[in-house]
Amino acid sequence: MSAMNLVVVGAAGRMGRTLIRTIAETPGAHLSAAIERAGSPDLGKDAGELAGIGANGILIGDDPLPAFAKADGVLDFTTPSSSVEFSGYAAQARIVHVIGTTGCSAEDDARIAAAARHATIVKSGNMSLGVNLLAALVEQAARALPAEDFDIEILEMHHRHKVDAPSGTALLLGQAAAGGREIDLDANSVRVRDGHTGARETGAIGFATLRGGSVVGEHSVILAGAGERITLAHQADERAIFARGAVKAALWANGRKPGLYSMRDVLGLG
Ligand SMILES: NC(=O)C1=CN([C@@H]2O[C@H](COP(=O)(O)OP(=O)(O)OC[C@H]3O[C@@H](n4cnc5c(N)ncnc54)[C@H](OP(=O)(O)O)[C@@H]3O)[C@@H](O)[C@H]2O)C=CC1
Ligand SMILES: O=C(O)C1=N[C@H](C(=O)O)C[C@H](O)C1
Repeated sequence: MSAMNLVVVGAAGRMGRTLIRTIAETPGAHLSAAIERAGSPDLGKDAGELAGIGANGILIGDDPLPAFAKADGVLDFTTPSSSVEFSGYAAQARIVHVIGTTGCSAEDDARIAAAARHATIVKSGNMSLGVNLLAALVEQAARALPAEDFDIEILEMHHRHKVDAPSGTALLLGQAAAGGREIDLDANSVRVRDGHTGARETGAIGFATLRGGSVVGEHSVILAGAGERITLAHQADERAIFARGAVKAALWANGRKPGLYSMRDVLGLG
């Protein structure tokens, strides 16, 4: 069987470069194009050189449509508005679209879901095996521990360049906790605390965000009871864990029927 032809959009970004390295070391995956924004200073550069693996002959371009038309799938860690646009192109081309982009609004997600009528989309706030296993454990713990006795707080820290908060992973873990408790996350989450907040509401799921330095990604879910506390945590040491998950998702989705899938589907975690 021939290798899956993959386009990396946002190819010069932190994740884009990591994806180019990961594709090069994954059997069955082939980089067919690398795309950046019009006007990017990286246009025309060799994608392999940019990613630090030596020239591969794929030059960074700015026209996604012809690249998508010749590809089997797209790996996309860019921005919410760009991912919405790319999902429309992936639908036109009837190909796989793996979306790692975080910070999407409900409207963005609705447009991506509409594109999934014709594209095979895998979208997740975190593509790593470890975080998706953690989410399954959080769901189990939240189901087992009564909301009256155990308060759930989610703490995350990322590098100084991150633009969205709470992180996609924190929200994914919040969804897992809310799922375990059979409650709606939006109606029960506390995203910010400042000033005289009053006492904590029973059943709320709290979020706290730290930003600084080069931290790749750290998440803790704390279940705090009277006299005891459980902490379920994940630490990302390198971006390759996300890139490996994204390439795995693309290979899994190749040949599957159009629809919107999650990393828990890809990893068989239910
Ligand atoms: N789900 C997961 O496992 C993970 C998700 N992420 C998420 O991925 C996203 C990207 O993160 P990161 O790589 O650190 O960010 P970067 O800013 O380093 O990279 C994003 C790249 O995408 C480019 N880009 C944006 N829009 C377009 C477009 N329309 N066409 C082509 N290129 C475009 C940007 O160009 P320019 O700078 O010119 O705008 C930039 O080079 C974030 O939302 C982050 O939260 C990150 C890691 C893991
Ligand atoms: O922006 C990042 O870097 C990351 N973003 C994702 C998120 O928002 O959770 C995943 C990972 O933690 C790194």
